[in-house]
Amino acid sequence: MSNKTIAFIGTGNMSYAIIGGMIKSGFAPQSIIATNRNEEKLAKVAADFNVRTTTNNITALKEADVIVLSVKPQMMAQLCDSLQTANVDLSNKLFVSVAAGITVARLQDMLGQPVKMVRCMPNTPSLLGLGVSGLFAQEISAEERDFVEQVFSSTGIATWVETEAKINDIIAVTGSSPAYFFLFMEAIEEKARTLGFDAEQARALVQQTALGAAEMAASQPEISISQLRANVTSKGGTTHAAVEHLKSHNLHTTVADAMDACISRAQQMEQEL
Ligand SMILES: NC(=O)C1=CN([C@@H]2O[C@H](COP(=O)(O)OP(=O)(O)OC[C@H]3O[C@@H](n4cnc5c(N)ncnc54)[C@H](OP(=O)(O)O)[C@@H]3O)[C@@H](O)[C@H]2O)C=CC1
Ligand SMILES: O=C(O)[C@@H]1CCC=N1
Repeated sequence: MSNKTIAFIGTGNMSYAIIGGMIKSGFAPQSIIATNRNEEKLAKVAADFNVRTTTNNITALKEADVIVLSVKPQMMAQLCDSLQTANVDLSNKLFVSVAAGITVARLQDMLGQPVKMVRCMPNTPSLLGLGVSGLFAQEISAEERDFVEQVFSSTGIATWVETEAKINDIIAVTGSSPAYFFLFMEAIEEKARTLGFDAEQARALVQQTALGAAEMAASQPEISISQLRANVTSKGGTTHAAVEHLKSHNLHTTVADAMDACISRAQQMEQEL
């Protein structure tokens, strides 16, 4: 494991998940600094993962070799401004931004100098070591690339993309998509409730089925996902009735359109922020 120190500036949902995945896979807690403006959020991160915490972003900035910018996109300019005015030499630091919709050029503009920058698009299952992270960088050393890859592959799968524009595609495919699956689970859970299952039963039934379906796919990569679906679908049977209903309501097109909406929003944010 590298002896670099990594700081997460703005440790909310996403950075909490990344730190959790890192700790689970064996990163030393003392090599990780988490910041937040909210003491209570930091107390939870410290209690859960035993990492170092501070409400002072500049202390973390000074100490860390790698700085993960993890505030909401709309708060990034204000954060970068405060880092820039701290008068710390940023030239030897490696920055990683997990924010959607802010380009490397814009981040450098916000920081007021051409720092070394990696764009990363992770997702929240990183907490369990089941995350996916898309990575993009230019002009960083092989050692820096290796370190970033080590961090994000410790939380699941990490994959480099060739162009920065591909990060927006990664948002649609993996960054935002846990929410699509949760939405589908919510819909099944809600219907189970209307069928008379109590809240606990409805939750248990839907989550076990989702877990089982994902595990079926993961444990049998030689079987296509559509074949796994076909294996549940008896000709003229119950599943067929349900699946045909979903297809006749354009499920595939709806999902594809939703993913396009996700990409368009990222592109729009690049113009706005
Ligand atoms: N959530 C997700 O699934 C994913 C998120 N991302 C990206 O990750 C980033 C963070 O998202 P998420 O974790 O969901 O957001 P959160 O709001 O949960 O986390 C950001 C945290 O940073 C705190 N904060 C804001 N400004 C500062 C500051 N100047 N100094 C210290 N702390 C600060 C916020 O405080 P407060 O609570 O007071 O606002 C908040 O607790 C976003 O840019 C998003 O695009 C990327 C992939 C997936
Ligand atoms: O919704 C968002 O904008 C962030 C980026 C990907 C997941 N959450």
